[in-house]
Amino acid sequence: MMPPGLSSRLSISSVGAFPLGCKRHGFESERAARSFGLGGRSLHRSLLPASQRLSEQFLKRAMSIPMVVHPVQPLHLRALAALPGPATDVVNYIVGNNENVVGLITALAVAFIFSLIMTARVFARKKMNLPPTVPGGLPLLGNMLQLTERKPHKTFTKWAQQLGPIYHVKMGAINNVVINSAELAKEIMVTQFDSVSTRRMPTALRILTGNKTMVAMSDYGEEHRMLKKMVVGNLLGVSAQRANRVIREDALNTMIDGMFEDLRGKEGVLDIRKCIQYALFPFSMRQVLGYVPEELNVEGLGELGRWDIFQILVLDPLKQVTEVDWRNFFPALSWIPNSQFQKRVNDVHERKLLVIGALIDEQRKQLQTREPTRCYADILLTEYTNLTPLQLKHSVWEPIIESADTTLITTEWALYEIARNPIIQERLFTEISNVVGTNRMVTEDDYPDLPFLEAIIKETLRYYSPVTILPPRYIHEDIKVGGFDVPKDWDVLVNLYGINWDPKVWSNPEVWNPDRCLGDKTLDLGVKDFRILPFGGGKRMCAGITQAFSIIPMNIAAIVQHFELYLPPDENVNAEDTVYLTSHKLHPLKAHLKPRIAQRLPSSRKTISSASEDMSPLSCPAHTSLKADTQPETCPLNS
Ligand code: HEM
Repeated sequence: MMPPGLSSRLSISSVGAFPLGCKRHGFESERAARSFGLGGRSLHRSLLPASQRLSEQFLKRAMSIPMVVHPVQPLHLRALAALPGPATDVVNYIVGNNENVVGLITALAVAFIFSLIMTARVFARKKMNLPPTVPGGLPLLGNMLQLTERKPHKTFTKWAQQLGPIYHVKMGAINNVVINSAELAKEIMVTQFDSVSTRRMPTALRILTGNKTMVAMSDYGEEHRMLKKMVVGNLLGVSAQRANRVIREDALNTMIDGMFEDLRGKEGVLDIRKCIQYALFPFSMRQVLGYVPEELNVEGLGELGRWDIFQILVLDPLKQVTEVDWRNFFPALSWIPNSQFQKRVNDVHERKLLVIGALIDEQRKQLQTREPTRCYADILLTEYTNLTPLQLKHSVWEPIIESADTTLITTEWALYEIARNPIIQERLFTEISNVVGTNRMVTEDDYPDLPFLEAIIKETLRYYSPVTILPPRYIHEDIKVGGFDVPKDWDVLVNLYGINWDPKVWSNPEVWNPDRCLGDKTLDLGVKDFRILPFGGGKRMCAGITQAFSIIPMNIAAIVQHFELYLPPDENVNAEDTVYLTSHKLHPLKAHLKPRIAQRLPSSRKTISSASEDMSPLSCPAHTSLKADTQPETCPLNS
């Protein structure tokens, strides 16, 4: 929390608008101020003791700082105040906030007591059997400078090879225990869940999630259970997803038609990411709103088109969420403002709320003239009238952003591998042709009979896990993991990438090879078996698996059924990834497509009304290898 009044003082000082000799600081004029030896020019270098002599440049800055500095302030503090950014803020606060030294003494006393407590803790911890610490850390910064690669999941995996599957990493003042094995991940996410069920949230994520008002980022508790039950029961669970099957098929048809249109009957190179995105975003809008808004008038933002809405609801928040606030590594300094950073994140959050607010207003207007449908927004507005305005807005927004990202990433990487592995592509095409024939398009009903397709998706989720490290969980009581003591107040980072690439579990983990998953009946992606863990596990396991496993396989199968894919020469080496909140392919996939047939095959399902009649038995599509009645009870999709 920022101390009251601090922000205004800092904002004035930061624009340099506070003239020397201001009444606010007890001086009638600049001259009066100078007579106290505080005027910039009266501060002579020789006045400084030798130990405090500063460089010319530094001194110049010290003397030119605006008058937020108190008259009794010692010279070294004035000089310190010339430091950039946060250091200036700290000094200004301590000194500018107190008309005498009481504040300073209090601050020192607090610091002293704090250091006593820390020393006592260090002694107490010496008796604990703590996990090994990553060597090479620096005072204050800890291991932060060793993570400059900006792909912490990869660095963590390298460290696991030297230190074992569990170790301690310090980032600033934050202690983290990093988990890199399936066995230990299960201990954390299942056995010890009650002790690690909350999150310490970085500033950007806290603002953008409306202070954790969404299922994926909330702390485990009543609100989480209520929101999760609501979204699983009405949108993401197996039954709700059945009802939306026709929307998914429409999206698939649109995508394939669009590809034929772009190619105009010939072979050519297409931006596959765009092809998927153009179908996926409208799909996510339809399952939430029942329609795709082509234009929307938003007060303060004007007239927006479909792709402006996509930018504001999906792309901007995903990008903004990764911006780092240095204060997150030093919680004791969290009261110091970081106004520009906060403004940037707030702007993105506010714009998003404005757009969602306008969409909800539009939905309310429509409901005055028609009966409610089974789309999610109608259900929320008519059956969940107790939601707070923020809960309502974020309940509408959450499935939109979640549908548009991870599913796209997985489909894109799978198609990249298929395009660069012609033998695998041919095997997949043969499997699809044998099951589906040549007269109709593949459907979700075919999926249980396409084991090689399933193996390709599981291997892609292992190799290119869209979420590389689970959002941190906070340890609120001392726990034991893997035989080590892990103290409370640490964060736990479950490195999904490290688990999926564990060389003790997978031979040659750095090779993408779907055959390793083929026929392995126990691989259930985190329900009981944690060897491949793209969706997390335990009570916080992903709620969108059914949807992901309805969309990803069909996108891949339909594309391979209609087109032969191969990579243009420069694309072959383009496997670089990048980490935002999720890990994307850095360059959108551009693939050369050769149509196998002249136009899209007809879908086998004829009418919308028959949609629910020819459904496959209630089952979790992620677990087709297990029959519906033998699926584990813990499968979140059956609960
Ligand atoms: C390949 C696709 C996907 C992957 C790899 C994935 C991965 C994940 C992961 C790793 C978590 C965090 C689990 C934790 O914190 O322990 C998660 C949570 C969640 N995901 Fe997904 N996800 C995918 C698709 C989706 C889709 C399509 C939706 C919805 C439209 C969705 C909705 C959610 C929700 C609501 C949660 C929060 C669950 C909770 O906290 O209880 N996900 N997902």
